[in-house]
Amino acid sequence: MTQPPSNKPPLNPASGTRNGGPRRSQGGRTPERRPAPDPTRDLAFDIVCGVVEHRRMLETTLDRAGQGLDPRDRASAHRLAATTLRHLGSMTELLQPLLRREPPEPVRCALLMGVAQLLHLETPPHAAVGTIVDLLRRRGLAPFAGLANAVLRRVSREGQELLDGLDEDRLDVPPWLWSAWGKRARAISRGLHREAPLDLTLRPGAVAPEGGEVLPTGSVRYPAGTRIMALEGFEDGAFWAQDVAATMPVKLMGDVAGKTVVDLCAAPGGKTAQLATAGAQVVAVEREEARAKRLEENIARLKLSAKTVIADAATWRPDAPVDMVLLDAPCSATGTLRRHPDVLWIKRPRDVTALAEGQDALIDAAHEMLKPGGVLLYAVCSLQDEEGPERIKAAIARGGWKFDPFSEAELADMAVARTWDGMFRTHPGLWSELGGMDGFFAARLIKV
Ligand SMILES: C[S@@+](CC[C@H](N)C(=O)[O-])C[C@H]1O[C@@H](n2cnc3c(N)ncnc32)[C@H](O)[C@@H]1O
Repeated sequence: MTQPPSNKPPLNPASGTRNGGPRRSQGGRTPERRPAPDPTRDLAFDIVCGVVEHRRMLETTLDRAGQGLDPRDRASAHRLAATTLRHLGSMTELLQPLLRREPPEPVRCALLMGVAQLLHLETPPHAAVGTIVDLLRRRGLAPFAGLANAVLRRVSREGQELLDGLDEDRLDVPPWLWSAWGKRARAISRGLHREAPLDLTLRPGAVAPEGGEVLPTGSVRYPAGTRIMALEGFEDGAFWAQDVAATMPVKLMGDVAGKTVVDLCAAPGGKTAQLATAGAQVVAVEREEARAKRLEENIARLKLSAKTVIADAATWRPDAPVDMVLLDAPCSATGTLRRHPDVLWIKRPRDVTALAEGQDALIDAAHEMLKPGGVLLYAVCSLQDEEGPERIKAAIARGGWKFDPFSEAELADMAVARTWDGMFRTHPGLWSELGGMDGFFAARLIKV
C-alpha cells in the first residue's frame, strides 16, 4: 500500500507531471468540454492534497481556501474530504491494481475522492465520475481525465467486490498507530469509520433541544452533521458541544464547589464551563490569545464566569497555591480522530515523543501550583500509552505525588472506561451501539 503522505517532489500544476513535460492520458480519450465550476470539490481536493502531500491540517486549508464560500459548500467539502481521509488506506489499496503506473499524487487524490463518492457517500455514478473528470480539467490535469473516467467507471461497477477482499479496518490506520493500539486497534478503527455525532452538555435546568438522545452520563446526543448553532437555545447559552468522553475528567474531580481550580490549557473552554457550572472559582490559563478570546466568548454566551489568563502554563504560577488543577494537556489528539481524520496521516511517532516531554513539564508545573494535599486531574484526548498511563507512572517516579484511583462508584455511568488500576480510558469503539465516543485518558494525583 502507498502510505500517504508522500515525500515525492511537488507536481507541476500546469502540466500535471513531476518533471514538467507533457503527459498523455493513460486511460483513453474523453470528449473535451468546459468543466463546470464546483467550489465543493475544489476545496475538498485542496484539503486532501494538503494532507497527503504536505501534512497540512484539514482545518488550515478549510480556513484559508474556504473563506467566503457558502457555508453549505464548505460543509459538503469538509464531508467529502473527511470521508476520503477516513478511508484513505483501503481506497489506495483498492486503486492499486486498476492503475498501470503510478499517477502523480494530485491525480491519486482526485481518484480517491471519486472512490469515496462512489463507495462511501452514495453519489450517483455519473455524478461521481463526471465531477472528478471536471476537477482534473479545472486543475490543469486534463491529460488524466481519461484515466479517471476509466478507473472510476470500473470502481462504480466492481468497487464493492474489490473492497470485500480488503481488511479495511487495518488498512485505514497507519501501521505505527495500529501496533501502538494493540488489542484495541480493530475496535478503534471500526469506530473511526463512523462520523462523530454531536454531543451537548446542558447547563443545569436547561431543556435539551428536540431530537436528541440522552446518554447514561446525561449528555444529549444528536446525529452527525447536526449544526449546533441551528439548535434552539444556542443563543441563550443553554448548552455547549462536548463529546461524552470529554465530560468525564471534570466529573472525576469530585466536589469543586467553592474551590479555586486552575484550568490549564483551557480553550475553547468546555471543561472551564463544567467547572464554573459546578461552582468552582475557575482560573482558565490559555497560551493562544485568539483561543483565549474564543473561550471568553463561550463563557459569556453560557452566562458563566471564569478568570482568563493568557500565559504559558509551563511558566505561569498563581499568586497563592490552589486546591485543584485540571491539566487538559496538549497531545497528539488521536482520541479525536473521528472528527479529525487528517491527523491519522499527519502525526508521526516522533511527535508523540516530543508531546510527552511537554506533558511531563506541565505536570511538574501543576505540582508547583498546588497546596499540599491538592488534587491534579490529568487528562489528554489521546489513545497513546505514552501520553496517558506512562506519564502518570513517570510523574509518580519523579516523586511528590500519590496516585488516587477512580472508584467503581465514580465511574458507575461509564463503567467500561475504568481500567483495572483505577484510571479512566476510552476509545472510539466503546458504546458503539450508541454511536461511539472520543478517546480520552484521565488519572488523579494528590500532591504529597
Ligand atoms: C486540548 S485543548 C484544551 C481543551 C479544553 N481544555 C476544553 O475542554 O475545551 C489544548 C489547549 O491548550 C492550549 N495550550 C497548549 N499548550 C499550552 C501551554 N503551554 N500553556 C497554555 N495553554 C496551552 C492550546 O492552545 C489549546 O487551546
